[in-house]
Amino acid sequence: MSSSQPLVEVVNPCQSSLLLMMDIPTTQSSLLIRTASSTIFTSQTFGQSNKCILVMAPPGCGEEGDIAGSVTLLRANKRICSVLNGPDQLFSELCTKDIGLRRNPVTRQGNKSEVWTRHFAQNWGAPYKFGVAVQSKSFDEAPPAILKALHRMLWGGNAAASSASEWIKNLSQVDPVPNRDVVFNELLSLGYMQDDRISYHDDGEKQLGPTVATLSLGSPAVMSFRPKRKAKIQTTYGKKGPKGDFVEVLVLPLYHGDLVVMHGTRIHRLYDHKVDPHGGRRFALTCRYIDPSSLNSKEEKEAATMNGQIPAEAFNSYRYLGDEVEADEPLSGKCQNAVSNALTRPT
Ligand SMILES: O=C(O)CCC(=O)C(=O)O
Ligand SMILES: [Fe+2]
Repeated sequence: MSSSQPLVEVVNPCQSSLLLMMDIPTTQSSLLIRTASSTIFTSQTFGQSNKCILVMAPPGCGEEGDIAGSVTLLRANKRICSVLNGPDQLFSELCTKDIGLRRNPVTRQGNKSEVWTRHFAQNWGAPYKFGVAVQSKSFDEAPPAILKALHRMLWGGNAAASSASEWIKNLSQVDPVPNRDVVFNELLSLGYMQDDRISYHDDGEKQLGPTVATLSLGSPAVMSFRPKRKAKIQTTYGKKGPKGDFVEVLVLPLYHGDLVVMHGTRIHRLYDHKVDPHGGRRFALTCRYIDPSSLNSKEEKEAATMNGQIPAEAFNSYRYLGDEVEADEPLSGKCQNAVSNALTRPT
């Protein structure tokens, strides 16, 4: 494991009211991340992936070092994408298999004309019934692509949570999310067609664990975070947009194979996020932990426990040890071509 010097160690949260443009070089291409001056970050290289840890520290929410949580971007490169069971293969599998993705009625309307979700969904593992009700199947019934992605996110969730905790220790006396093993029992698969998106929302239901990991597959996208109105964040940058909402404080480009890990429930109490894909097809696979004991009925508790169990054979076949490990056999030419045709990725 190697790590480079952080490009920026700490940016004083109250220093400036402007959004800063930070250019973080990666192995693949330059990654432009826009952050408010209240977001502090470090960038490291771990094995084959470039890891960038962004820590949300809302100014005015307490003492210096008052930290909402972290957002870690594990940036993939072509080598990571092309290995056996890697993002190229997962994308190809999801494009060619019917995994039951469909649009669902919107229950919490951000926009009155939005009656059906602007993305297709299918849930796996513990049923996910928050925000939009999504049809769900157990992990036992999940196709290999879903189980492979789940194992990739188990690795990513643990790698991100432990390195974020390590880094936060240097910044603050109080770690908002003490480090412990990250486990997931739910995976939401979303499919986006051209012009689809997911509007501002949080993943902060009280039944959820503190770590949420998303694997991006396919077209590039932009993920944005903005403070919630009700969070009453005293911001020096707290400009309101035309509709009276706060403007974004963190804007991340996401590419095929990237993993984003949000760590800390306070992130969701203080900020909303949205994702706007750019281009053709995209899948986002998001893992969470739903605490069965926090659910209301006996049936719900049982369903979460039973359906959320990861099949033992999947551990043997698909366990992912991370990008530190030398890349496995690359994909066959045919599979590789199908993926390249569908993707727009930086060179
Ligand atoms: O599309 C994405 O990358 C994120 C999806 C998301 O925010 C969610 O499923 O809650
Ligand atoms: Fe989300």
